Amino acid sequence: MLLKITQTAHYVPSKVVTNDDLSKMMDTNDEWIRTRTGIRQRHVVTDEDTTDLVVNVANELIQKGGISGADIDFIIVATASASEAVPTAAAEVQKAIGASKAFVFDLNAACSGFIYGMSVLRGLFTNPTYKKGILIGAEVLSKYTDWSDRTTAVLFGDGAGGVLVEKDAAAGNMFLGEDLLSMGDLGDKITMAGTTNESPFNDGATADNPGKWVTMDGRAVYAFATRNVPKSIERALAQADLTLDQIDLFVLHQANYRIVESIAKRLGQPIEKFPMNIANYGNTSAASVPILLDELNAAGKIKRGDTIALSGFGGGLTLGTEIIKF
Ligand SMILES: O=C(O)C1CCN(c2ccc(-c3cc(CO)ccc3Cl)cn2)CC1
Repeated sequence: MLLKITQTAHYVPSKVVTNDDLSKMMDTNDEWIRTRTGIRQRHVVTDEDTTDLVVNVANELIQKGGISGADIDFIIVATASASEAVPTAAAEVQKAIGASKAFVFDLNAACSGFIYGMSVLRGLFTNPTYKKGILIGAEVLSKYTDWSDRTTAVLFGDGAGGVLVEKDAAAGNMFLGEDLLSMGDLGDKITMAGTTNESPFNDGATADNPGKWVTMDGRAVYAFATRNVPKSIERALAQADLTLDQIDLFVLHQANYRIVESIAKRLGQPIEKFPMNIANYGNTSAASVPILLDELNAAGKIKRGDTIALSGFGGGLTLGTEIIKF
């Protein structure tokens, strides 16, 4: 379909928390965090929440695009940490940017949310009515982090990134191949934001939902990612009838630098094709791919016509790859 990512943008809260800052809060240190994860610092909200991050990205996208909110046909926000369930983050953005004709919704596929959102966006554009859509990945994981648990508190960060996608008769096919996969039987390997079922009718029984704080079986998630991400990329390439060498850049979820190195090795591709920014942001879940995409775009490291593989993987457990023509 004749679509184009016409703008990219990202926003992170101003407060930076370094590994040394964390070493004063819990039994950890910079050397351990850096060597095991690649993370040096992360951005954490102070007086902002998810809606604020998303609105900043949306405003930048329409400003860069030279359009107004009233021009937008739909807004999708991929997040597992919205400010509230209702109204959705997407509805809050619609209000903030005056997207009066848009339909809007949030989508939760955890760390794969932006990738799943790209697939949904492509489907929406089959309707000839829709010409301009916004997709934003955003997380405030700091509010679901147990800041006394050194096994998880050092891993995550807050942030948002997004794209403005528009129909363009002069563009070529943007979506070349896709592979989406979920393994719900492994869902308990990453949990977050559990709720209780308190009501006058539950005779005190409480649902056995997970707790509020992020939990992760790192070994299991690590194994899931190393085993399945390369295969997902290869399935998406087969659908696109492309080879690995025809991919200019692999823009992968920034969960752990060793994971990205392992995926590059399994694919037999040079690490130079796997840009990473986890050092600066930590793992921002659904925001990590669009933040990296915007940084690469802003730095001129992605050119019009480049073939890019986007992959997200994590909570659910979920996994997804989109092969796009930028
Ligand atoms: O080396 C160590 O001891 C630890 C071992 C455990 N680690 C992990 C494990 C898993 C993840 C991870 C998380 C998500 C969720 O976005 C998705 C994908 C992955 Cl691979 C990140 N770090 C950190 C260093």
